[in-house]
Amino acid sequence: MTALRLDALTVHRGACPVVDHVSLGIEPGECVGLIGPNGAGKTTLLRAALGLIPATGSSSLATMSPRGRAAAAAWLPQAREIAWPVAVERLVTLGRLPHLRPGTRLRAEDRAAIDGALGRMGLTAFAGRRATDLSGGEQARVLIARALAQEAPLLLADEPVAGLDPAAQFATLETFAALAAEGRAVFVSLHDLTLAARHCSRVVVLDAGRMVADGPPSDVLTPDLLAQVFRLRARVHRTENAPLIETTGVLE
Ligand SMILES: Nc1ncnc2c1ncn2[C@@H]1O[C@H](COP(=O)(O)OP(=O)(O)OP(=O)(O)O)[C@@H](O)[C@H]1O
Repeated sequence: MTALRLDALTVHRGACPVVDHVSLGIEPGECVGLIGPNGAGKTTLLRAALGLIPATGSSSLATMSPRGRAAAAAWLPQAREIAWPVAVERLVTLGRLPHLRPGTRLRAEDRAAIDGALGRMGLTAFAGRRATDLSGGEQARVLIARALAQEAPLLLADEPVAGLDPAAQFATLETFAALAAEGRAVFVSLHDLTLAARHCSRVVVLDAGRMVADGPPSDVLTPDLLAQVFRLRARVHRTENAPLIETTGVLE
């Protein structure tokens, strides 16, 4: 079953559309990168896809009840400050809420999901620490772990690797690609084009609210597109893993 279907999804801010008739489908097994310059509409698209802001057109998630949507999709927003001084493990446990009835205890499968998420994000040793005592990057990893613990068929993540060190960025995207390989679907906005090329099976490019490209990174990330959309002068090197982008300048 398709994990996400958008048809002519459009969001207006004032007179202008900031997301303009975006149509796409994301299938289980896909890790789809959402890329585009600042202000292109990536966050707005993800929020409209979830039904968090008014939009025209349609999104398969937006019409669901909050409980149904929580079972269908995990959402990792851009803001990642943790306000509650609770233990890391307790915060990650909140990801299991869509699976639990009020007042019930954690089951073995909940425990396994929490431990798995902590392990995947390299947080096992942090489980008992107060989340607010962690560094910004560590807190970001805790929130990713909470989303992973939800074990939803679809993960929507808005710039999840911002503020992470290079190894944590790579490991996080590796985890997302592994989730896709396990049969889940991932839709992740990213600014790092090389990470997107390396870990995403497909990239969707937004420019001024419009979807201007959608396909495998090696097809989409061409010098022409990088110039037109990102104003980058760049060479694209073909490597055995993924296209490698060498930026040589910024266009006027
Ligand atoms: N509440 C709002 N009111 C008016 N304009 C808004 C509002 N929210 C977003 N916008 C505008 O919509 C456009 C798209 O914003 P959005 O945050 O979706 O872009 P983005 O691609 O996620 O950008 P970035 O890479 O900088 O995070 C921007 O021009 C932004 O100024």
